Amino acid sequence: MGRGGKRGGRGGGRGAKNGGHISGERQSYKRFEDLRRDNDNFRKYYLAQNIVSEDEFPELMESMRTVLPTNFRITGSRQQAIDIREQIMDEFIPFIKETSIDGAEIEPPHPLEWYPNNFGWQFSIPRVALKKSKELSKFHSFLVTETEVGNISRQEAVSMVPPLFLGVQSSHYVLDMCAAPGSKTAQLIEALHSDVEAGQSPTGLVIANDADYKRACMLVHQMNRLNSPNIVVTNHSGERFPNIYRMDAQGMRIPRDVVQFDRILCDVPCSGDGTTRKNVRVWEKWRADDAHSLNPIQSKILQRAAYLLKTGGRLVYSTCSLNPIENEAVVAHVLDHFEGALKLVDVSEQLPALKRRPGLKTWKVMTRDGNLHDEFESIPLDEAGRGRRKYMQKFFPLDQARMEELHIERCMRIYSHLQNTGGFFVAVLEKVAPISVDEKRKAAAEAAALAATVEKIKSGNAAAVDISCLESTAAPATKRLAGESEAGDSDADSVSLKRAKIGSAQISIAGDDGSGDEEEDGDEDQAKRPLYRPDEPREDPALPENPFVFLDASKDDLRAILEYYGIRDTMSRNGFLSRIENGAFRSVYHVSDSVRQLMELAGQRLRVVNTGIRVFSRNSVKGAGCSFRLVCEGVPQLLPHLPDRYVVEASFGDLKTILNEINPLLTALSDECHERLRQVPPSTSVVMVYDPAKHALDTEKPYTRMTAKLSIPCWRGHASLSVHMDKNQLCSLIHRVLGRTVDRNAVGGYRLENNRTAASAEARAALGDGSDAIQADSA
Ligand SMILES: C[S@@+](CC[C@H](N)C(=O)[O-])C[C@H]1O[C@@H](n2cnc3c(N)ncnc32)[C@H](O)[C@@H]1O
Repeated sequence: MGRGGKRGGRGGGRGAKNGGHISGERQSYKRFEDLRRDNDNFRKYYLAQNIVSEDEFPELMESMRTVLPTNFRITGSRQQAIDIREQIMDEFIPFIKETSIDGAEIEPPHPLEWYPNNFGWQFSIPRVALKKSKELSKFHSFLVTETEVGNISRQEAVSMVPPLFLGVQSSHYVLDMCAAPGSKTAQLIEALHSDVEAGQSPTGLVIANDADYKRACMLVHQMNRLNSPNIVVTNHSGERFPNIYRMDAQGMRIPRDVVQFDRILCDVPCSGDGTTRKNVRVWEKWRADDAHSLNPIQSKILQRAAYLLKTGGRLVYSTCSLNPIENEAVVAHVLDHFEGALKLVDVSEQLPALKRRPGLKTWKVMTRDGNLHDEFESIPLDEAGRGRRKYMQKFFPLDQARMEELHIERCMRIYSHLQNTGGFFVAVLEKVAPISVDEKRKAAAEAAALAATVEKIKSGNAAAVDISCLESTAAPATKRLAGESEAGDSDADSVSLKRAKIGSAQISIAGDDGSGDEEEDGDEDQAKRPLYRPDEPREDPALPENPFVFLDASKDDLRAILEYYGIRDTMSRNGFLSRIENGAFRSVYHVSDSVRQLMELAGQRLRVVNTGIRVFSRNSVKGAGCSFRLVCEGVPQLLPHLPDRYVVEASFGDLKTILNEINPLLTALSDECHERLRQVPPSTSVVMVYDPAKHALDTEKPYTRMTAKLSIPCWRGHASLSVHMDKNQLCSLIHRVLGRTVDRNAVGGYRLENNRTAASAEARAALGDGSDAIQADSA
């Protein structure tokens, strides 16, 4: 299917039905093998566009008919990613080199030469063949398991390109406008975290948005594997992504001061005709009209993004379509519309190994009768004089001088025969001047303040310099959140707190009004809206789950949890939130200060589908010290703030015992480890930590190279310890530490029965040890 997906849900607006295609015609269903991998109109259309020379065209067409190789990307924290890369090099490449299928040797996977750090990979065997191959089942199982746990992302090579050109840094506010299913969002998050110490939060954030609610939920799954407190998943039509206003010192919205983003990705819905190698049905469904239907929404999304981008910020517009009407036409007309405020960036020096062709400056438009036209006026009128109704001037190129001026050649076209990938289009844009009246006004005020400051410094009156004019307009909210009270601020603080509690609570439709126009939306006073009450019926029945509400760390259950586990103050108390159900919560999530601030500013305007990392979950074990336990995905986030009493060091022998037994008796562990665990009260969560650096000289080591610290959340029962991980994580860990491949499907009820010794099971039964009750985390 094309990458448009279905647009629906609230605000989805017009949708690309039938898997991204507009036709709406029912196709008679043909078997995969019977599909014709050609289309006369497609051939005629693209030959006329001169996307490649006439001589090269057959090669392009031929490559578009072949099945794609398998591609994947190594994800996760840097150290972990290096370990996985080395595992592929040390274990799987030698294994595949020695493997043959029907007597034929197999070319082992190789890194994509243009992807940084050898983290992008290609394997000549197509996905389906890999899945079916008995010989390669071990490698397939590795890819599946590591994908599930989030160490690997199975992603088409060209789809990895757009985020690389955004240059995301840890302080950036990033908006991914059409994000589902989220493979590029994952890259954006990784980039955000890449230059930050483990356990620290970047100061920036990523909003992953999609117009289709169900698809936005796919982002949640992706998010759970990414373990980032800096991500918010939202559900808006990109072209109407709401304005989020800054607040003044009194906690009131500043009507014309909108939060803008440093980086925006517009990976827009498209006809997807660059994906024929993956989606064979594109051949038979292809119609020139699809691009005509998509161009308007693509242009609107890009225009809205331009408003939301900071001056000096960078934006990437991308599609997996080869069609100039979805690509160069959109970029050229939007650039033209903004009269020089947006510019195409020359990225020819970046990723030099990536083979690409320049953007087109001329193209033709195909009408329904199959004729091609160079200009709008050449399309004949029908009898009713309305023949051009379905076509628009903006489907055509601008005049050539203007196209030259805009440097349309700086757009990148990637074709399948260039480096054995799918087809893709990428344009990198920079905002060099403000666009809206408000932005211009604000920029002028800032420039005037700066000039005044410089003047004061020059005149030697430095003491009178007010540096506040140099700070961002977010300063009041930021200061408040940082606890810096301003004179007479107590009321403001209480307003602010109320707003914070509203969080994303009331996600009313009225907030979804970011029209992309310079017009104000008339929603001047957000504070006049009723406050959210958890026990009141929800206002937005389209969202099936209760909204998130920020929790007060000094109250009730949350205070008890933080006290019980002794969570240090280094973990921000502002970031805890939950969904309230019948006045209580089951799980506690944690978000970064940047997300908290954004949600505070956004109030009801943002339809938040999900955010944060789950850190605590309600626990049903009787007699437990705390009614909440630690959650596996939250452990990396909590660990730096957890006191030593809940963190127990494991030797390699202990690690083996834990992974072999899953639920070992405490007596089966080393004396040292046993003694440490005896100091922890029974019926509580603990984290077992194995630090490879401390055991570098040990003779026994993990099966694969391991340099990143392992932290394994466990439940300390009366007599035994049980691992709290989902089965994919467990399988991944067992393979990496013990070298054993465990069939995920055989891991019934997350118990790994085969690994447990009968003796320890009997002993547990005799002791009535409660640890069995909650053996592993559900994913
Ligand atoms: C090409 S896909 C995005 C792929 C995604 N960036 C990735 O790398 O996984 C386009 C997405 O746009 C969404 N979409 C369609 N219309 C939209 C709109 N008006 N605003 C925002 N998203 C939209 C679709 O639901 C679909 O998930």
